[in-house]
Order: sequence, then C-alpha cells, then structure tokens
Amino acid sequence: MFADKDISKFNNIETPFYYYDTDLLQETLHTCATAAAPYKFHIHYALKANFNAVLLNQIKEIGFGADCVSAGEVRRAVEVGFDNKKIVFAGVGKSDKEINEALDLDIFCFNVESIQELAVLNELAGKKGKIAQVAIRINPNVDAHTHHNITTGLDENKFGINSWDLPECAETLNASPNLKFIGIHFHIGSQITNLDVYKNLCVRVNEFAAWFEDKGFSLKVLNVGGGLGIDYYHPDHQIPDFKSYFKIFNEFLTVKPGQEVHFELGRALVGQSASLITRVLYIKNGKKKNFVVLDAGMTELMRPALYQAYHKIENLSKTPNSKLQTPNLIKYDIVGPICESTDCFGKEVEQPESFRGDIFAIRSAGAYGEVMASKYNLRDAIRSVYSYEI
Ligand SMILES: Cc1ncc(COP(=O)(O)O)c(C=O)c1O
Ligand SMILES: N[C@@H](CCCC[NH3+])C(=O)O
Repeated sequence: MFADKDISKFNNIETPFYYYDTDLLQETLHTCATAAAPYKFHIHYALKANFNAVLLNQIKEIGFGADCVSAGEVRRAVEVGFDNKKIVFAGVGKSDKEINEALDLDIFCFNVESIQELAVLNELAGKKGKIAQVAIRINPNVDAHTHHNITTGLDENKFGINSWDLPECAETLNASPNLKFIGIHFHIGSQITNLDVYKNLCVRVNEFAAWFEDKGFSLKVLNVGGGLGIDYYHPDHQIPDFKSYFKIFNEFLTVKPGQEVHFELGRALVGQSASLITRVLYIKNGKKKNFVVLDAGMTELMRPALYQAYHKIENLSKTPNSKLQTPNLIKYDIVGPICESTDCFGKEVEQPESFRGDIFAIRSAGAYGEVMASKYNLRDAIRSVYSYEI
C-alpha cells in the first residue's frame, strides 16, 4: 500500500484521515470476481463493511449486488446505482418504515429473520399491492470459530430463524399471498479464517434445502452469507484466498439445476484497502509505560476498543521509505485522545523511537472502520483521502 508511495505527502494533509488505496481495491474485486466466475456464483457486497460512495462505485462497476441491513443502506445502494434487482435486505429488526421503503424500491429480496417479520412483510406488501420476494434466514447453529462478539450463527445468537421454528415458518409462508418464497439465507459470523467452517455450513445448508424441498417448496436461491476474513497481521499485498473459498462451496454445496448460489462478502473485499493515517501528538514516558498519543482514537477506529481487535501499527515516518532512520526500538502503548481507558490501538507495541509529528498508519482499516466512527467527545467527522488524489 505504501511501498511505491511518497508518503511524505501525508505530512501536508490534516490528520487523522482514512487513506484508501483504490488500485488495491480494484485488484481485490477483480480477483474475487474471477474466482467466482467459473461457478457462476452471485456476489453481493455487504455495505455494512463500508458504505463510502467512492468504494461503492468501484464495487458496483464490477457488477456485484448489494447486501443491506437498513433502509439507509438500501437507499445508498440505489443512489450509487446498484441494480435494485441485485439488492438484498437482511436485518433482525427491520422497522415498518424501512420495509415500506424497500418495497417501494422494488429490491430483489428480503432476508427475513423471524416468523413475525414474515407476517408484517406480507401485510405491508399487501397494502401496496405488491409481492415481496423473501429468503428465510436460518440460524444453522454452526460455530464460525471467530471472536465471540462477531459470531452470528449459533443458537444463542439473535440472528435468523431457529430450526425448530421452521414448520411454523413453512405454514406462514403458505398462508402469505403477498410473499414469494425464493430461498434460504445463512450468515454464521465475520472474520472467519478457518475455511473448514464453511464445509460445516454447506452440510447444514444441504440439510435445510432438502427439508424445504420435501415440504414441496422449490428454492431458487441458496444464500450462504459472507464472513471471509483477512490477515490483519500481514496487511501488505494480501488479497484473500477467494479461489479456495469458492472451491469449498462448489465441492460441498448441493446445487440443483436452476438454483443460484449467493454470497455476501464485506470485509474480504474492502478490509485491506485502507489505513487510518494519524499523527503523534505527544510522547509520554512513564516509569512503567511509554505512551504514544495519536490524534486518532476509538472514535475513528472502534474495533480495538470494541473487540480487542488487532491492527498492525506502523510509524511511517520511520519506515525505510523515509529519510530518517531510528534503529532504537521502544515498547509503547499506542493510545488516542478520547476520554476512555479502552481508547488504545495496541499495548506494548514495539516501534522505532517516535516523536511528536510522526505519521502513523493503522493498517487493514477498510472494513468496519470509517463506517463505525462516532461523534463521541464531539469529534470532527473523519475525512477520507484516495490514492488517486496524491
Ligand atoms: C447478514 C450478513 N451478511 C454479510 C455480512 C458481511 O460479513 P463480512 O464483512 O464478515 O463478510 C454480515 C456481517 O457480518 C452479515 O451480518
Ligand atoms: N463490526 C465487526 C463485524 C460485524 C459484522 C457484521 N455482523 C468488526 O468490526 O469486525
């Protein structure tokens, strides 16, 4: 990301900001599309990972659809120009207002997460004289082997319809004239790095598909969600292994003629394409600890504070790229300016001796970074800079 860049240009830009490498994003999207093509898999980009319009434009151009989790995201996808027939809307708590808006925008499919939601959607679609296409999000009770805060497919999670409720769900579908049942949907969690987990998911999807087919339903769509992780420890030149990922679904999923397999990838597509660029405000050398105080904090990148998530931290002013060489390595707690003790990007992180004014990069921040920023402490809105601008 920074290898062939004159990062001294960052010195003249007000920090903090997200720096997006749009070439890397393009390469990642292309690699994903090429890996999915032989199987004719359909890719929907999960906007929740990042709804920055510059990125969305690139993603739309490659032909992917959009996976949305609020009416705001559906609206954003439509505004950016995603084909509304490629927009899906999931979410455990869709409000009536949101459902109505998505009905008006004639999206491809509602991924429905409860039996009550089916009834509400049927009623609201009926009032508009519309037929809403639905997929049932099923909780498959498959362990994603990821951080417990970002696991979504276990019995204790709030997402999806549980297997023991499927008979009632089938009855409700049969009694809902304003719904067209087109498929089943799953999403077991995020930042999944053990691909074997997806084999287990495929086994469950096959079982659920057989169950619905036995009941006389035909399924056009098998939506297996997203969750493919990225390597936060090696952010350079790391495009996720889309080939191996799709190969698993090709091998383990039973796909009938005419059926479509849909994916909802977020992090894997955008995660490595951004860094949070921030400047050292102060160095505090204590008896027990040395602190680097940055001008970015948990308000700009919440993941470390929220999930104890690891992001690689680099002092760009001291990389081989820079004229300055400081071999002296020191362990720092790298903290932000926010009035919270959890406002910390990393503890005891070894860095070259750092000084006020040094530029730091917090890597792999393209997914769940800018979009999770907050105004806490009445912070300024975070800015974005794109590789084609500098
Ligand atoms: C329903 C659904 N689909 C897709 C995604 C995208 O996940 P990821 O960014 O891990 O690929 C999420 C987020 O976890 C989700 O909840
Ligand atoms: N926001 C999470 C991922 C949640 C994915 C959406 N269910 C993260 O930063 O890793």
